Amino acid sequence: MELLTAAEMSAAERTDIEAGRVTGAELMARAGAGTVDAVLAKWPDLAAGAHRAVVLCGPGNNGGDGFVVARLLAARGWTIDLYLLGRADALPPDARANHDLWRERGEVRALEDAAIAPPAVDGEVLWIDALFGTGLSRPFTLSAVARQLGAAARDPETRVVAIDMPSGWCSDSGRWLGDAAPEARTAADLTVTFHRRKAGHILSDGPTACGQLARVDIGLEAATAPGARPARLVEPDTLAAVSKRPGHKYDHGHALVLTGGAGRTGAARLSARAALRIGAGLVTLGVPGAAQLEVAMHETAVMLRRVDDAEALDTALEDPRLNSLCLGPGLGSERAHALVPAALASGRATVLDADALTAFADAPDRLFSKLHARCVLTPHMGEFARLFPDIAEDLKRTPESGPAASRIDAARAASVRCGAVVLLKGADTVIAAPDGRVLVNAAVYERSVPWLATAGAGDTLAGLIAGLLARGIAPLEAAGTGAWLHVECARRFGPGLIAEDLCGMLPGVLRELGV
Ligand SMILES: NC(=O)C1=CN([C@@H]2O[C@H](COP(=O)(O)OP(=O)(O)OC[C@H]3O[C@@H](n4cnc5c(N)ncnc54)[C@H](OP(=O)(O)O)[C@@H]3O)[C@@H](O)[C@H]2O)[C@@H](O)CC1
Ligand SMILES: Nc1ncnc2c1ncn2[C@@H]1O[C@H](COP(=O)(O)OP(=O)(O)O)[C@@H](O)[C@H]1O
Ligand SMILES: [K+]
Repeated sequence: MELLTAAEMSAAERTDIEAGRVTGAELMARAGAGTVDAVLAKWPDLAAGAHRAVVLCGPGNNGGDGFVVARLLAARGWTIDLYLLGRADALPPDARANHDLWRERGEVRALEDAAIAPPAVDGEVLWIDALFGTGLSRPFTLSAVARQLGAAARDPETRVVAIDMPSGWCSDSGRWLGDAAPEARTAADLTVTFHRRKAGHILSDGPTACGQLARVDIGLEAATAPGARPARLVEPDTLAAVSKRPGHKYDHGHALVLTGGAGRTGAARLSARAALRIGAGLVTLGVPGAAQLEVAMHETAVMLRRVDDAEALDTALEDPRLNSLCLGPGLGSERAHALVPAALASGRATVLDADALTAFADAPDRLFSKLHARCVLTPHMGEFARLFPDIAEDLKRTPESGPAASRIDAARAASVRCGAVVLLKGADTVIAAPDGRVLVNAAVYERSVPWLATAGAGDTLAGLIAGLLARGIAPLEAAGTGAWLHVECARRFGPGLIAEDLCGMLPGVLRELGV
């Protein structure tokens, strides 16, 4: 499913409204009703009886959704305290209409930047944050209100629902606009969004701010504007086909993983095993002479070949059956300088990770000029910043206006610049191809696996991708599928995971996929 930006979401809305399929008022009514349904689904105890809510409405359509929710909860007998930021006569038309409907039954108080303490707040209260959604254009300045919502969300006794996005968080990037301290930022227990998830629900700090995410269909047909190319989540039904066709081992490709010197071969061995597990027909470790014994003592199914230098690599690559390469894990800077150019000159599908990236930090263009469309770069943020310092800077700088630069923007810009697939690692792994396609592998919410942040996990990922490339899967799909399987392996093992455990989980994950 697509992961939209605010602009892509409003394009989807515009497309359907202009085609006469729906009106803005209908969308707002469905968004409000869907929010109430999601609240009652999460907290069934609120379904019966009369409860209390404080509804904070903003100056745009997010506020309009808030008026709908207030009306529906009041109709269930709830006591509502409703605050509006800004003037009712400045509300956009649909929000204004729902304001007027609300005014037929309830009060509207002016929202100021002071802690909110109306009489209703003495008892248990549901907070509804309908201040800003996709239209956030500048930092949230009501710091007392932000603090109060953040504290309420962190308090296990108090429930906070954000409509579309906790206010102040950028829905394109998952970043807070401005430089408020963490305790002066809003948060929610439940965030209810409409039509499609927004990128900011998945990226960066978005998931922590949102709490839990519910998505409500509001009857929009258009995924986004015709011709647009939004990011897509990697999901089971979009994985590359990993079942093996009947055939010879050479029909499933042969991956060559280059190791570092003696005492530094562990990382590449993790990669090699992952490539073999994901079904490459053969996997060979390319080892310098001094490390041959070490590698031979550890590996059985993975083969070994002496590769001391670029010349030896060229000779190895005379075998056309070697169709995928993996360089970087434990490789060392010297070997990276020698071997990466030779590997790239061969035109083989190639994964570059770790040292194969860092070795070119002084002159990234020297690397970029050699890359081709079958390369996949797998940097973590530190490695990314060494190769693309200006792009990384956009992510580090405090955003003063919305939408803020996102990790999707960063990976996309990097991929276009270097001409290869770029996989930017993290709980929100973003994978971009030079043609603008972007996949996001989300290890957040129910797929959260913090224990995957362990030494060697990245080496295993590089190997999974190299194995999928050996099997003939295209670079973007190989990277997306590898990243998804990697997280599933970690989920299956659970806490206590170390990198060696990942590959052993793969057979079970594949079985569950029906492979
Ligand atoms: N698209 C759809 O299909 C559907 C959308 N729906 C709902 O609409 C929401 C989007 O509505 P929206 O576009 O009106 O934007 P919204 O988030 O209400 O804010 C804009 C207002 O806030 C203002 N403003 C911004 N930042 C500010 C700040 N820091 N401090 C103060 N003011 C600030 C900004 O001012 P301006 O930048 O224009 O000066 C403008 O007045 C979306 O999240 C969803 O809930 C649903 O009904 C279902 C269908
Ligand atoms: N919090 C997290 N949740 C899920 N996955 C994570 C998290 N932190 C890191 N990862 C994943 O773990 C791997 C770490 O890779 P990397 O930083 O290269 O480590 P190493 O070089 O030690 O193998 C990446 O695939 C990354 O996406
Ligand atoms: K909101």
